[in-house]
Amino acid sequence: MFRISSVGKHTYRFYILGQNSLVGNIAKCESIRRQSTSADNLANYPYKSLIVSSPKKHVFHVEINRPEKLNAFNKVLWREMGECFAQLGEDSLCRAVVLSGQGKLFTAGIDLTDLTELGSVVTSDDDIAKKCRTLFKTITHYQNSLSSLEECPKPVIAAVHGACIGAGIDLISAADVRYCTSDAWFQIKEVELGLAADVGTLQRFPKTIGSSSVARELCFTARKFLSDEAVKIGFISRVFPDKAGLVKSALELAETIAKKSPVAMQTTKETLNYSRDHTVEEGLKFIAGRNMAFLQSADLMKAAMAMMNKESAEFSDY
Ligand SMILES: CCC/C=C/C=C/C(=O)SCCNC(=O)CCNC(=O)[C@H](O)C(C)(C)COP(=O)(O)OP(=O)(O)OC[C@H]1O[C@@H](n2cnc3c(N)ncnc32)[C@H](O)[C@@H]1OP(=O)(O)O
Repeated sequence: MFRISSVGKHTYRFYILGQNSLVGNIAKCESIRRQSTSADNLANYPYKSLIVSSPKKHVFHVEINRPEKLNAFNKVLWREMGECFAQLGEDSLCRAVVLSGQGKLFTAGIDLTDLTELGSVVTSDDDIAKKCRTLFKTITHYQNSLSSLEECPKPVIAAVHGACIGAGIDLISAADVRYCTSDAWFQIKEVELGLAADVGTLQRFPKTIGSSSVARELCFTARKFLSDEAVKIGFISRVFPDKAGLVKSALELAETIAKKSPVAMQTTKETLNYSRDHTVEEGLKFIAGRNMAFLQSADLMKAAMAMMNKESAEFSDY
């Protein structure tokens, strides 16, 4: 029998446990040093509405796990989504993330029971100032939850099957790459429920697809659009016949990303995000500031040497 304890980053001690006592008869073995693997720290992701796994080296797979309610966003899921992506952003073992949904479809948007609860704030006897503060806090909390995908420095690939409705569009608009199955359909449904989308779609979706006219038509009408149209307008980059093929290809893309320099990858994502919202001149200044530091990273030399020797480089966790 063994007990393993962590005594520092990447450093573990292995103990042999005695037959009669777990403490007194411990014989200390040599302290060994090894590289942590993604599987080691999955216990750090103990979520109720999300399943987190690491099917490939440095690749994490996050699955929305409320299949009985079609992965609708209830309070727990809003909170856990934000926490999970903040944690993945800090986890040096993670270099790329795939996000998919369990069950029949990707997500049916906000949980309608929770939305009704939010409506009860409006009808309460509280003073209007208090009601406004409560609603502002909730909307901001939901916004932060979905923005965590964009703020996570590791590339996030959304793999959509079945359907992606309302808050689901807000969610995947904050991802870096979107794949779907051929049967997938999409709907910016908020106006149909009497509200303006407020957690990211109106800010990100038009910039993602490039056409203001198409974006406005889809936001104004709440018309469903299918996978072929989603590809045509540039919202989705690849379509797959079924979910198994979709997830497999999304994980392969994540693996390709994870094999490259994490310093280069994270700086690329950060710069693309910054440049989307700034002028070319500001974007150029931004990357000059970043790269005056990061060109000194060991990753650059490792990648150059590996390329010259026609080998693949191994990069340190970052
Ligand atoms: C501050 C707010 C910020 C956020 C705003 C976000 C806004 C939005 O997301 S707007 C979009 C809201 N979503 C919807 O309007 C979709 C509602 N669902 C459906 O239209 C259908 O369920 C759907 C077409 C997706 C699938 O239909 P199907 O016949 O295949 O399944 P159902 O029998 O309807 O559903 C199965 C069980 O799932 C429950 N469910 C489905 N959607 C939701 C939801 N959004 N919230 C809560 N629960 C949902 C449904 O009730 C069934 O449960 P049960 O009766 O217990 O079997």
